[in-house]
Amino acid sequence: MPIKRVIICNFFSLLKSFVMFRFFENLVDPYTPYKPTDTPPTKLFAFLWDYSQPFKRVFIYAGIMSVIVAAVEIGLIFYMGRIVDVLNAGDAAEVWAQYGTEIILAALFILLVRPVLQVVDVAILNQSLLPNFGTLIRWRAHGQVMRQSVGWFENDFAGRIANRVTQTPPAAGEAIFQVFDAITFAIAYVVGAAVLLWNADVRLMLPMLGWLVLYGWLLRWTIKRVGPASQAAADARSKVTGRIVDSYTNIHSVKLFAHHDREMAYAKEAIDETRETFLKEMRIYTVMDISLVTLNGLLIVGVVGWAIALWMNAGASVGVVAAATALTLRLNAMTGWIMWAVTSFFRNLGIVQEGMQTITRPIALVDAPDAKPLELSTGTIEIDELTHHYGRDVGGLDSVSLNIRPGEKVGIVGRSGAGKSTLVKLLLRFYDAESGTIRIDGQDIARVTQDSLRGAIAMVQQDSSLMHRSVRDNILYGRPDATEEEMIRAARQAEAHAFILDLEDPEGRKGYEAQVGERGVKLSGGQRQRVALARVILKDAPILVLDEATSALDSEVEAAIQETLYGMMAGKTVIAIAHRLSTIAQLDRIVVLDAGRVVEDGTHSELLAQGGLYASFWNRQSGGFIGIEEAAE
Ligand SMILES: Nc1ncnc2c1ncn2[C@@H]1O[C@H](COP(=O)(O)OP(=O)(O)OP(=O)(O)O)[C@@H](O)[C@H]1O
Repeated sequence: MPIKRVIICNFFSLLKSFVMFRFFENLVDPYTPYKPTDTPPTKLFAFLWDYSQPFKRVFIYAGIMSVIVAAVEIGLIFYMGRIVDVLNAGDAAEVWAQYGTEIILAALFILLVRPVLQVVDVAILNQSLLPNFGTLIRWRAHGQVMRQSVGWFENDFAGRIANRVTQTPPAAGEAIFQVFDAITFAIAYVVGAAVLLWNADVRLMLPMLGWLVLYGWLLRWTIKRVGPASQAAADARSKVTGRIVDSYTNIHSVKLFAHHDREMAYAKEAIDETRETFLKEMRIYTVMDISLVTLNGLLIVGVVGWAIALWMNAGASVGVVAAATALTLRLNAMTGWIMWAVTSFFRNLGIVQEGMQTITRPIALVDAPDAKPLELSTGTIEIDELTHHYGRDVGGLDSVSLNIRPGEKVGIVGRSGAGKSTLVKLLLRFYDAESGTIRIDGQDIARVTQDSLRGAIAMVQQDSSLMHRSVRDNILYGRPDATEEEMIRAARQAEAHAFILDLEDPEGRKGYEAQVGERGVKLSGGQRQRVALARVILKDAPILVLDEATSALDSEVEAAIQETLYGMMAGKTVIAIAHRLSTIAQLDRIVVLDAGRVVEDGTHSELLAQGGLYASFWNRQSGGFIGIEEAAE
């Protein structure tokens, strides 16, 4: 095979195997291990610098390549001027004899070296920097947000949080890209052009300097406005996503109350705010464009006119005029691009700043610095003077003290809003209590690691929401390393196995592979509850919390599940919240909460004998529920 064909074949096989791409793409690992911080930098450049650490080496390569490519471009223009002068100097044969080799070398440089330099420059920017920088920020920002507490999420729209986490990374990537692609190049280009003009004829510098001052002024005017305008537009976009996602996730309520128009109006308000902020932003670009065209007109007429005037007075060669003309025309074309690059840099920084409002929030609920894993022995729970009002004066819990012995099964009863769920959420440390302590086996839960605490507690909630994944994934969420048999046994115990086998989703996945829809909406309330129960059975944690666990079940299934639940309770410390008193009457002890305080504490028969709140609940029950009028009192 001729050598040329071998080279071509090799080149294509190289491309085919993407070796070159892989080389540049792997220059940085966006998933480089790092130590998450509880207090991320809140200043823009400190934030970017923090996230840029793995990229320092690539930044240096990108900076160097950018300068080299700019220098080559300027050199080319300069060389075109020189060629005009050389061609003017004598007849063709003479010129070729004297400059032939130089011209061939220049041609080879343009054909071979320049493309290689460009490829390296572009590959660093396109393959190493842009995708990896965005990925690193997306990965770390999501990790940071996921560390926030339940309470933090409750205070914002999920859509807005998600929008900020997804909108910030590409903006940060674009901003860094602009620094190297355009801004470094532009600075090198303008400086190089000035030096060239200086060398050609120092007087040519004058119009260019005048133009530079005006251009700098226009740039400053634009930059000052673009950042805040873009931040406001990004904020408005996040608001739109927040509102729209809120409507979508609550689509049942929207339809039920026939509030289509109201929801549309709610969204329109935010959408229109986006339009207004966008319009303001675009006005800046329009003014900038008009000013730039005017300025560039001045530049062309100034430099070329000046060069012609010098040539007329024999102060400059034709080559100088040609080089000056080429340079200004190129500058004319480039300035729009530079202006666009610089403004898009600041525009992207505005978006990053908006996203930082979410990404850089300090993590309020953290493991104590010396936190150790919870060591469970017996499962004793001691609650001491626990007070939590969610930062208000009322609601939540007020000085609750409660001791739960190892293996004791305690029912918690109370009117709606009495503080039952708050007690459980504090036990799980979803919030830090405003005052008071909870100890498990003598260890303050605020001083053990959160993962070990939550690993020791299994909870079935009133309305368990599932992940939009397969039934299998949902059950295994309780214990990902469980075997197939263990998973099926748990599903059987939760009376779920039979209906799971009948499931099929629209994509044709059946049984345990069927997807359950967002939050599990494709299952009935009772089915969802049984899958959630299977998940908890699999988790098999030493402390069991049941928050209205069987309220979504029909009485037949409930009776069957109740057996399972009693079986699960064996050897565990149990806290069971229930409005349906029949489900907890047989527990060891019943605690009655009222307006955030413990008002009664004893066995079912003791409390009935006391004739207090519990007795009145029990007496008013029809079918085992606390009377509605009682709850409303
Ligand atoms: N995230 C929250 N932020 C602010 N206040 C809250 C929050 N969660 C609950 N509350 C308030 O704390 C009080 C107790 O609520 P909690 O959910 O503990 O009651 P509950 O006894 O579980 O009620 P239910 O039986 O209706 O579930 C209520 O007044 C409620 O408004």
